[in-house]
Amino acid sequence: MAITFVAHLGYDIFAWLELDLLREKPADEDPYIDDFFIVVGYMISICQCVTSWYFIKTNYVGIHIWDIPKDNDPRPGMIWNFANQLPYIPALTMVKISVLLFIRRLDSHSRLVKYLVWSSFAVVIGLFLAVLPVVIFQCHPVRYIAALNLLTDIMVLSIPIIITARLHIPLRRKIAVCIILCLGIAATAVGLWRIIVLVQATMSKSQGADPTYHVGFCSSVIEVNVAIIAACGPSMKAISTRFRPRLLGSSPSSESDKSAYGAGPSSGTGFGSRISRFSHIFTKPTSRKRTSMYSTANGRGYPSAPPAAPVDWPRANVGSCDERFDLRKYTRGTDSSSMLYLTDDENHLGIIQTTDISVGYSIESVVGDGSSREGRVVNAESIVQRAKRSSDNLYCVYYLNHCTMATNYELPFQLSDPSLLHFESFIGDKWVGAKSGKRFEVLDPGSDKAWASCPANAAEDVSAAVESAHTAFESFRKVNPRQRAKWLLEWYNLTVAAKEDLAKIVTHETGKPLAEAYGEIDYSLGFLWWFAGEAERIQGTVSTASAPNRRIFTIKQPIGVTAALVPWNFPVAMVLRKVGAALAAGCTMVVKPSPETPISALVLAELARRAGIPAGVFNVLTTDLENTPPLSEALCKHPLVKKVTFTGSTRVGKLVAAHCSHGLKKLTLELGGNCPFLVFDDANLDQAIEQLMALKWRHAGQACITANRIYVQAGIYDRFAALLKERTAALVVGHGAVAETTMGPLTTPRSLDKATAQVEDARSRGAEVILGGKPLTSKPGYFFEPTILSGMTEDMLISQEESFAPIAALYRFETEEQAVKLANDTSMGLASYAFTKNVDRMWRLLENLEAGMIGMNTGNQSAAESPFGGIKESGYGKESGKDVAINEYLVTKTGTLTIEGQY
Ligand SMILES: O=CCCC(=O)O
Repeated sequence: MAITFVAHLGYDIFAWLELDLLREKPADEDPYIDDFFIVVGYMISICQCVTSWYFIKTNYVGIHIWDIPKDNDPRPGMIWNFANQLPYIPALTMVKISVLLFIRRLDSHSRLVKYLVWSSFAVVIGLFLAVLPVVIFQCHPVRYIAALNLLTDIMVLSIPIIITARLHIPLRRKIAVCIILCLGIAATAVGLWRIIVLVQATMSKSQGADPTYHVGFCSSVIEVNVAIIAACGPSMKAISTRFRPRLLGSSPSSESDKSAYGAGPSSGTGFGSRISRFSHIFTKPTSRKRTSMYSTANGRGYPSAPPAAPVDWPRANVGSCDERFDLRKYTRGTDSSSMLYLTDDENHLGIIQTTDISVGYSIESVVGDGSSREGRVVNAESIVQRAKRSSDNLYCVYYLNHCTMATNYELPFQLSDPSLLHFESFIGDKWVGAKSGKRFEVLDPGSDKAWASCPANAAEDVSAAVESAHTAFESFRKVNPRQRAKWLLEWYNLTVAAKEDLAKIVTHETGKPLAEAYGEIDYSLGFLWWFAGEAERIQGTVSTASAPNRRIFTIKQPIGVTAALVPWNFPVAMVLRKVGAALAAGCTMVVKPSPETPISALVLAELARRAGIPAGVFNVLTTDLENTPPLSEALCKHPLVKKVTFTGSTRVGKLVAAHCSHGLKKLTLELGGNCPFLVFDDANLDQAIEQLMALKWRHAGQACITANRIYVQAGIYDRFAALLKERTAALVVGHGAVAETTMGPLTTPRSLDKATAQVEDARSRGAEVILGGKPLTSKPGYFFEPTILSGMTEDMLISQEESFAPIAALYRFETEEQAVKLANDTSMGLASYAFTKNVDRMWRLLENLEAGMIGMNTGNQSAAESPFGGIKESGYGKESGKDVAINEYLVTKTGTLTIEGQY
């Protein structure tokens, strides 16, 4: 009794808590078949309570446990016992099936969950069929049936536990939900154990059976019922929420009602509307407006677009709002993660904040009245009333603060303009998901936590993007350059205004400290500014031919649709450097951002859209790691793509070049660096150290032009190493969003392994680790200690490959010739740096170092006005700089004209 009592009491208390923790199921939804299963299960449970009552009545009802005679014969109550057992398993089956159906509708990504759902279905149904003869004929093996019942409980309840564990909700909620579910298992186990004991006692007709069996049995049955009812709570609540307004006489209508039956907003009580309201309950979950565990607002999980977009602001996802009657029930909450804008055809009527929950979403509070966007707290009810008064055409505009993540993610930052955020690919002027519906998560490298998800587009999604860019190109190529420049300048202005928000996003995608994120955005803005100027300076030539009656001229034309494969280390700069040149030239572009950093690219798309850049000119096709190779290949090989630009590793650059060779596509490759940094005895040591500090530790060493091999002349080597160590030791490694942080994490966990292997290799070959040398495991992100290796030699891994990590590798050299030879001893040739006050030597170095860019007494040579690009295996083509960059997106056409009468 005691065990039962504790288990059930605990369960019941926590079950009610669960309602608060998980909230209710999405209230915008019509009831689904599992909701009806719950109702049926609930009704059977009531029947069971009645039979329990009669069972008690025929067996010492009202008598205290200690007053029941020891020799009580339980057989007279058997009929009620039988009646009691009969509905027990069906009731549990109903409840379990409803849980499974509900989980199935959540459309979880996890294969494990899917297998568990389907196998649980099978076992639950199997149990139900197996149990009928046992119950009807009261035959053995009750014990096995009970065991099977327990197994089904464990299977069914373990699924929400797995899902909950994977959700990005506060830990305390996870723990509470898991406790509830475990208590559910425990409660059923205890109940079943007691039933087994009773059934065995009654079947053996034992006169000496413990009379408490009767009371225990009855109480356990009642308790199990209570547990069932409590477990049904969320569904019951959702159903009653759904129907209450109708019972009260309201008649919500939905867009689906309208489209299916032509009924207007006020026709919700019509026959058609009623049919449509219920006809979907057996339809496939995917066709319904359900919220996926990992999915999103647009296209899935939220209402479909209404016939006309209501307003231009915030223009994100727009859905019909037949949920307006439900708004009245929402209460205020604190942990917001999503916003919903309420609007009619003309006015913004309200901003309603929603919160993430594990299953579905709920609206928590009204944070502003929409007119101000200031977050003035007003009453939800009054907004709804105003909305209803103002227009029948009421829409909810899902404002993309987090609506993709409304159910799953908590934004780790706050934006002043949350409508910048989008979590779908941008094709034409639409935010779209992948055909497969698959998504991938975006992680914060500083915490290893996912905070968003994006479509995992595949090769099959490429055509739509390219065709959109191609359609746009047909008109964009004829737009005059001044208009293109104006758009670029407007994009520039909007990006300046969004700088603060964009910096936060960049920090949470890449891990780089906020100050560096600001630096990147300033650098990136230079490209929009620069290429706005370049647009109007595209010029051809006219020349006089050797034949006296001829004139030769060249004209420049945009090459066509272009594709950009963009890295994660400078997600804003690399996009704008490429797209700035492309748009200035009159080309359209499909950008494939890196899987680590899609959100900033999508913010740029939003800003481009706001700047008035025509639909299809700038498209962003997001994808995950797995789909990156096939999607990139499809982009490179698509016949409508005329030029590809890629920034990344030399290994992948070669693959891209191979793909492009099929169509002889024009190609710009910005590849690996392995850049040497030379410091001569006569250098200004402070200047060299200062520049190296900025260059080497910038984004934790994750820049293609970072100093990979640092050659220091023997005369100053030790002093240089000591100074570098002193300055580096003062770096504060931490999350990029923390104000004190001067060095953030690596962007991907893969980089940690590579860095560790390189340090180990150098150490084993005789290098000395004078600082750092290992991953920083005390923090949850992908941190690596700022590391200095001294005594490096040519046979070590770092000499041959880029680290892309915070590792400063110091080499000692004696003469200029030796330094140049060592510096050039690599297949790559992106950038080189030299520090000397000897002008002759500097000039010699400029000529002799094999690299596309030479930093002379500087470690910072990247700028919009400066041609960027490497030689050797660091790639070809230039980005930024006068003429050269825009030329990458132009074709030159030669015209030859014969004239008469002029020779
Ligand atoms: O990592 C590559 C780009 C770095 C830069 O543009 O300065």
